[in-house]
Amino acid sequence: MFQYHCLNPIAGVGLDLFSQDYKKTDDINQAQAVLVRSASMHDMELSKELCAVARAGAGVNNIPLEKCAEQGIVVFNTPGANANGVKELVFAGMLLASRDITGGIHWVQENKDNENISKDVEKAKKAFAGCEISGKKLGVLGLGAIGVKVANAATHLGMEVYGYDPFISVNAAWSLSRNVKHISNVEDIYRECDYITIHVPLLEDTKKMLNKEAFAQMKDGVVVLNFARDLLVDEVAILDAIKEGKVKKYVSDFPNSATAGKEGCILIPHLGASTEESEDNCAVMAVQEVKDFLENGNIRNSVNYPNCDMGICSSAGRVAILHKNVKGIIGKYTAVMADNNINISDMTNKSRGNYAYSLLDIDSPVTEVAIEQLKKIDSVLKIRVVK
Ligand SMILES: NC(=O)c1ccc[n+]([C@@H]2O[C@H](COP(=O)([O-])OP(=O)(O)OC[C@H]3O[C@@H](n4cnc5c(N)ncnc54)[C@H](O)[C@@H]3O)[C@@H](O)[C@H]2O)c1
Ligand SMILES: O=C(O)[C@H](O)COP(=O)(O)O
Repeated sequence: MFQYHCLNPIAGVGLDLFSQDYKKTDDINQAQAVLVRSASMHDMELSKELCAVARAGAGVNNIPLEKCAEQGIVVFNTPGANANGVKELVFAGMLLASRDITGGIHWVQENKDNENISKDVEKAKKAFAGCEISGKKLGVLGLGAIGVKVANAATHLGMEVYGYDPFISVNAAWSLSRNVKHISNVEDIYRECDYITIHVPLLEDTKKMLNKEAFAQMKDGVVVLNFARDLLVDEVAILDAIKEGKVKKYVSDFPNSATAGKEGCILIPHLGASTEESEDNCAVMAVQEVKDFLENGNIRNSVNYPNCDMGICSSAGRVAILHKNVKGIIGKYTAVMADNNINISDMTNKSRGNYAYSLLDIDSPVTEVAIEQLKKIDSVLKIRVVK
C-alpha cells in the first residue's frame, strides 16, 4: 500500500487513477508521494518515507530540487500540460493592454442606473479606445511549451513574431511556425518589438532578466507581459520605465506588494493554469508519473534525476538505487548481488549532473542482507525494492 499527500487541491480526474493500492493521507510524513501545485516546500522537513514529489504544473521554483535529490527524492513536473491555458490568457493580457476594456467595463458598471446609458456610451467610448495587435511586432522570450504556442498563435492573428531561446529543444524547434523569426541576440527583440512576453523558468540565471538595461533598449510604449514568474522582471526598473513612458503596460500573472495597485500594471491573480482542462491535464500526468515510479521504478519528466524506463518488471525482482554520480559504484552493486548469489538479468544506469539512478532486475528476490549491504555503499542516497 502506498500513501500520497496533496499540498494543494489536485483535480479528481487525476487522483481517480490511483488504484486501491493507494491511500490519501493528511500526514505528509507517512506519504511516499507528494502532489503539489504552487505551495512552497522550501522550509519543509522531508521525511525518510518520501520517494517522489510531483508538481502538477511547470514551474518548480517552489520545490527544493537539490535538497530532494540529496535525500533520494525524485521531483517530477508535467511539461506542457497547462501550456494552452497560459497561452490563451497571454492573448487576453495582450488585448487588455491594447484597449481599455476594464476601464470601459467599469464605466458601464458605474453608469448602470443612467437611463441614457445607451446614448452616452457613444460619447464616453473614446476614453477607452486603443489599438489592434494585428500588424504589431511580438517578441517571445523562451520557446518552450508555452512560448511556442504563443508565438505560433500570434502569427495567425497577423502579428510579426520574433522568438528567442538559446536552449530551445529539438521538439520545440520542430513545433515552431516557420513564420516566427529566429532571433539569436535578445537585444534585437528589445529594439524592435511592440509587445514582449517572457516564458522562461525562474532560475538564478534568469532572475531580473528584464531589467533597467533591457528596458532602456526597448521602444517607447512597449507592452511587457509576464506569465512566467514575478522575479524574472526587475520590478523597481519596470515601475520607473512605466513612469517614463517607456513601458505602456506591464501585464503580469504574478501580483506582489511591489506591483499591486501601481499605475500601468494590469495584474491577474495567477490564473494562467487555472482552467478545468489544464488542471485535469496536470493532475493526470502527475499521477501517471508517480504511479510509474512507485510501481515500476521508471522515471519520466523528472527535474532533478535522469529519466529512466525499463518498462514493467518481468523478472523475480527489481531494485531501484538513487545515488551520487561517482566512479565505480555500479561495480559495487554487482559485487553485492554476486556475494548474495543473486543474478542480475538486466540493468540500467542513468546520470544527470551530480546524481544518478540505477535499476537492477534480478532473477531471485532480493534479501534483507543484500539491501543492507547496498545501503552501506558510499554515495548511495536511497534504495527501494520495487518488486
Ligand atoms: N502563469 C501560469 O500559471 C504558468 C503556467 C505554467 C508555467 N508558468 C511559468 O512559465 C514558465 C515556462 O513554462 P513552459 O511550460 O513553457 O516551460 P518549458 O520548460 O517548456 O519552457 C521554458 C523555455 O525557456 C527556455 N529558456 C531557459 N532559459 C532561457 C533564457 N535565459 N533565455 C531564453 N529562453 C530560456 C528553455 O530553453 C525552454 O525552452 C515555467 O517555468 C513557469 O514558471 C506559468
Ligand atoms: O508553473 C506553473 O505550472 C504555473 O505557475 C501554475 O501554477 P498553479 O498550478 O499553482 O496554478
